[in-house]
Formats: sequence, structure tokens, C-alpha cells
Amino acid sequence: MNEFQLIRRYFDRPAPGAVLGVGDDAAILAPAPGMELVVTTDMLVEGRHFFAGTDPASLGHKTLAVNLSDVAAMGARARWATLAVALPAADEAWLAAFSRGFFSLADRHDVDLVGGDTTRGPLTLSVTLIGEVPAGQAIRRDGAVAGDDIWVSGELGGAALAVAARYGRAPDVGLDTLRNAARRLDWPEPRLQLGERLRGLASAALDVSDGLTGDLAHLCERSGVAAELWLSALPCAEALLALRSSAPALFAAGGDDYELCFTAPRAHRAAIEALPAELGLRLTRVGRVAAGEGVRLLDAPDGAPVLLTHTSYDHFR
Ligand SMILES: Nc1ncnc2c1ncn2[C@@H]1O[C@H](COP(=O)(O)OP(=O)(O)OP(=O)(O)O)[C@@H](O)[C@H]1O
Ligand SMILES: Cc1ncc(C[n+]2csc(CCOP(=O)(O)O)c2C)c(N)n1
Ligand SMILES: [Mg+2]
Repeated sequence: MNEFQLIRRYFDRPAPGAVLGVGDDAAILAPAPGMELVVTTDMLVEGRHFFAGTDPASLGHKTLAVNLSDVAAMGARARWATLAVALPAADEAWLAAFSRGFFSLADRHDVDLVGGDTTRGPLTLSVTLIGEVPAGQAIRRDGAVAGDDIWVSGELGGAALAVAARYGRAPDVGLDTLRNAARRLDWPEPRLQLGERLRGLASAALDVSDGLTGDLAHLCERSGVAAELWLSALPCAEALLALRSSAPALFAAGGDDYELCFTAPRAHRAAIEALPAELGLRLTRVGRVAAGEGVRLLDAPDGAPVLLTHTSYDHFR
């Protein structure tokens, strides 16, 4: 199998939402009238973002999911993707599973793969995702205002627990709990439906990829505000509740969650509280925006400060 047979077999699929998809020097896309484009790129590198030997179907899923998560955080709809891969070898079983994982998530969200690049090299997977949002309505990081509530979707900490376990640094939580945590790490679910519903409700948003405290600090910086987070409010799986106080960094600073963190005015509380029933997704109020700068983690509202050894994942620290 040569390079072009590989592309045709595993990555060339019909792209009904594009003017022209895979096969030319570039794809041709036509945004719908009145829409703005949102564009994001996220890369996964073996040994850094995932462990050698990770199930290729989950890698196909996660490579796309981490990008969809950024589009969700903007309140946009995902439309088109390009995929750049460096592969150590043309392993057909690996490629078939990877492609299956990628396209089954793409199909669920009506995303067309319209191009990419394929080369031989250390396993590296990169997607560029293009989405659409009604002009002027994207949810940015710079809209939070003192007094806003801070919300988080889903649950935190499972993925970081799975990473810690693989490095032999996790507390003993039992096999079942660990299996659920590994699922959070390998099969993150991008919150696209939530992102679109938050347009007009959230004042600012981002996705939690590096760790809540550190990611929220980016939002605060862009908005020129401070934030207070409550450890006892951070949503986690029932089986991890005891760990939340004994290993707070897993929840407040552990990465790989791909949940959405957003701020919203108090006046939107009731509307937001109605979303979980509609979306089948937990939404939890985890803190408040204040005047000033920086993120403070307290054990509870008006409680004592919780000290963390780190606030998020950093590639160069
Ligand atoms: N090499 C680069 N050149 C230009 N811009 C970059 C580069 N790397 C990152 N950026 C930009 O810097 C900002 C922060 O990047 P980062 O990858 O940390 O995004 P994030 O959304 O905070 O995290 P994640 O990608 O894990 O969701 C983004 O606007 C991104 O587009
Ligand atoms: C093998 C292995 N070691 C460590 C981690 C943890 N990790 C790596 S990158 C990252 C942040 C998101 O990346 P980026 O900021 O590049 O989008 C996190 C939390 C992992 N997933 N796998
Ligand atoms: Mg992001």
C-alpha cells in the first residue's frame, strides 16, 4: 500500500457539506450567509498526549474530539476538518480502527473531512477544525464580568486519575473506578450541543483541556477579572468523592476532561438550571467571578484556601 492508496482507503470519504473535499491541492468550502468561521488546531503526540499502544479507535475519536471541544467552547457548530498524521508505518489494522473512530464521531456531528497531510514519522495526529457561528454570537473568553456565576459541565478528574494510574502515581481506587476513569481519558465527549445552547446565556467560555484552575485563569486574564472556585462543588463521579478532598489537584488542575467551563450572569441561572434535563448533561455552579485578577480555590463558598502544587498541565514546565 503506497501513500495515496492509504489516503484513498482510510481517509477519502464523501464530503457533502463541502464544494470540494479530499483529492485536490486544497479543499473548497462555502460558509453559509451570515455566518462567521471559527478555526482551531489541536495535535496529539505519542508519549505526551497518549500512551504508546493506545487503542487506535479511541485515538481517531480523541484526535477529532479535542478539536470539536474547542469549537463547542466558542458556541459554534462544527462543519469541516483537515487531518495531518505522521505514522511510523502503514499498519492496516491500526489505520482501519483509527479511521473508524474518527469517522464515527465525525458522522455524529455532521463534520466532513475535507483534506489533510500524511507522512512517515513518530506517531503524531493533528486536526484543524472549521466551524460556523452566527456573526457576532461566538462565546469568547473575554466577556466575564464580576458577579457572574462560574459553571462546569459533566464531571472532572476521571481522566487525570487515569493518567496518574498509568504513571503509577494514583491512589488505589479499585478496578471498576479505574476503568471508568480510563474511558474519560480515551473517549472524551465534546459538548457541542451545550456550546450552541449557551449562545446568549454565557458571558464567556472555554474547554477544560489543561486543568480547570489554569484554564479558568486564561479566561480571567482575557476578561480582566478574578475568579473564586469551590473544591466541594467540583462535579465528579460518585466513586471519586473521597478523592476530591484528599487529591484536589486531580479535579481542580487535572487535564484531559474536555468539559466546558463558562461564566454567566446570575439572571441566567434559571435558564441554565433547565439545560441538564434538556441535554442529559450535568451542569454545576462551581464558583463566582470577582473584581481583580487570578483564580482562588477555596474548599467551599466563603471557605478556606486550598493550596495546589500546580494549576494545570504545561508542556514546558
Ligand atoms: N504555534 C502557534 N502559533 C499561533 N498561535 C498559537 C500557536 N500555538 C497556540 N496558539 C494559539 O494560542 C492560544 C492558546 O493555545 P492553546 O493550544 O493553549 O489553546 P487552548 O484552547 O487553551 O488549549 P487546548 O488547545 O488544549 O484546548 C490559542 O488561541 C491558539 O490558537
Ligand atoms: C501519556 C500522557 N501523559 C500525560 C497526559 C496529560 N496531558 C498531556 S497533554 C495535556 C493537556 C492538553 O494538551 P494540549 O494543551 O497540548 O492541548 C494533558 C492533561 C496524557 N494525556 N498522556
Ligand atoms: Mg480550548
